[in-house]
Amino acid sequence: MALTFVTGNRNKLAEVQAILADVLPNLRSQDLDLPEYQGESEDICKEKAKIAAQRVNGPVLVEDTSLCFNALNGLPGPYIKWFLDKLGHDGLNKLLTAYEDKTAYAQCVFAFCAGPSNEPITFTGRCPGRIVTARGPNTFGWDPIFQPDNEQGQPGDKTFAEMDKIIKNQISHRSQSLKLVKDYFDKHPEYRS
Ligand SMILES: O=c1[nH]cnc2c1ncn2[C@@H]1O[C@H](COP(=O)(O)OP(=O)(O)O)[C@@H](O)[C@H]1O
Ligand SMILES: [Mg+2]
Repeated sequence: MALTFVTGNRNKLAEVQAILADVLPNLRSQDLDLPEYQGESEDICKEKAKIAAQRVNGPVLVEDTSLCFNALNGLPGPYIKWFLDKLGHDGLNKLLTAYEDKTAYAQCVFAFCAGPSNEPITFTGRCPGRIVTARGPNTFGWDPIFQPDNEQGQPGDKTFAEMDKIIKNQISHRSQSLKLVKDYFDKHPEYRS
């Protein structure tokens, strides 16, 4: 049975479709308003997947993204959506003014649930970097204030927002977790149709 990616976020959908195009060319999507539990991202995502599988009555993929500041022991983490909403890019930078350490990581968790009576499995990817004053187009979430590290683990020179989408999709938290998702569906072609 065909797999449904449940999301209401068009930017996420575009990246997921681009990255998974060769493995799941017919991935469909559905926008369901799912409750978000509190806690660790993996658990939040598993709960979302269970509920989504019940509502869709079939196999689903859901995703949850966190932005974790090391100086704040990982916060805002899964609550970044509301922090971004209320504080904006500038307010998020100000959260770190009391700390020298501006490093952060973006984390993306995908959860796959095969059906209403199955246990979800998760795939987690991370991208290390730092929080900077906003640069680049303001088209997707916190992209303008996150500057990923380069391959040598040194500060990069572009924020996600300044990067070509193709480059972002090669290194991002989402692409790291989707590599694991890809490996899984390579071995489970039954969800391809
Ligand atoms: O790759 C990204 N770059 C920048 N912002 C992102 C990225 N992925 C998710 N976000 C933002 O981070 C927050 C993550 O929250 P969540 O994963 O619950 O999103 P959703 O409910 O919009 O699907 C949202 O504000 C989302 O727009
Ligand atoms: Mg969330």
